[in-house]
Amino acid sequence: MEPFFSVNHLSKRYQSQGRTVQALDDVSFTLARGETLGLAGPSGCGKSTLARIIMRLSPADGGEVRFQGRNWLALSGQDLRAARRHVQMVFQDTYGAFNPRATVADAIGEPLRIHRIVAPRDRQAEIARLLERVGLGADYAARPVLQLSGGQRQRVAIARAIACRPSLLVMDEAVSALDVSVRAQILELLVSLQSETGLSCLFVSHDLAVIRAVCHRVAIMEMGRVVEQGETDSVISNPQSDTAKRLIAAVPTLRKDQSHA
Ligand SMILES: Nc1ncnc2c1ncn2[C@@H]1O[C@H](COP(=O)(O)OP(=O)(O)OP(=O)(O)O)[C@@H](O)[C@H]1O
Repeated sequence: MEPFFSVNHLSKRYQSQGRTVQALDDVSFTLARGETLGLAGPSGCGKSTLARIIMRLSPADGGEVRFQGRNWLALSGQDLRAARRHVQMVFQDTYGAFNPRATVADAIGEPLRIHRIVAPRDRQAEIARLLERVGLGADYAARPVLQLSGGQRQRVAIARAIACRPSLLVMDEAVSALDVSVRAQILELLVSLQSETGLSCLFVSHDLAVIRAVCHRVAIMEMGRVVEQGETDSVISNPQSDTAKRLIAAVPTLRKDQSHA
């Protein structure tokens, strides 16, 4: 059976100042329904390029992305508009992701309106339900988004993403800017949302400790290529590539775990 989501032989080059950068080079992986796949690698390995192509924010040069049996990169017009709500993204920089004047209700209400998720008369109740679900409470609805803390804003970004009832969520360094305890709460929220809704998640991070907390499998990238992929625990306890070894060495808690393995 065809996987729920697959990236097949994806490539992308950038031309900049007379130089060619191969940002993605024959990248392939699959994602099952309800699964979380981590994409880990050092800065510049192509993680954000991959996330942007999947979100249809920039085109690929070659290869294919298949989503629920369809050629995702070939969708256009009305088909793309209708399908977009099924793939949502949460970015690292949620400060820039919101309209500066938006209240929390505006931010979460917008996708509900655009994609007609609920009838207009039910919108406020749905916003309240989503705010409760991400642990903020309905009284946050009237607050300006930009007056919230980083962790609260990231919860609003998640509420806005799940408002569309997506089947795939792309998180691009979405907890990297948060301090450790807030980060742990957001990761917990993600795991519980997944067990409730069967959401699949592509979780981009340079931090293998974060990846280990939420990802069933991990693909390790270096210079535009996937150099290793497998179950997260087995990659961390028995890394094969130099890139994976370096990423583990960068996280003290993982180094400690390894010496006990
Ligand atoms: N618009 C662009 N024009 C030229 N080169 C680019 C462009 N965007 C990215 N690149 C280059 O492509 C490569 C991959 O970049 P990308 O941002 O995808 O990596 P990344 O793994 O997300 O890095 P980081 O973790 O630092 O965000 C890098 O060498 C980068 O310099």
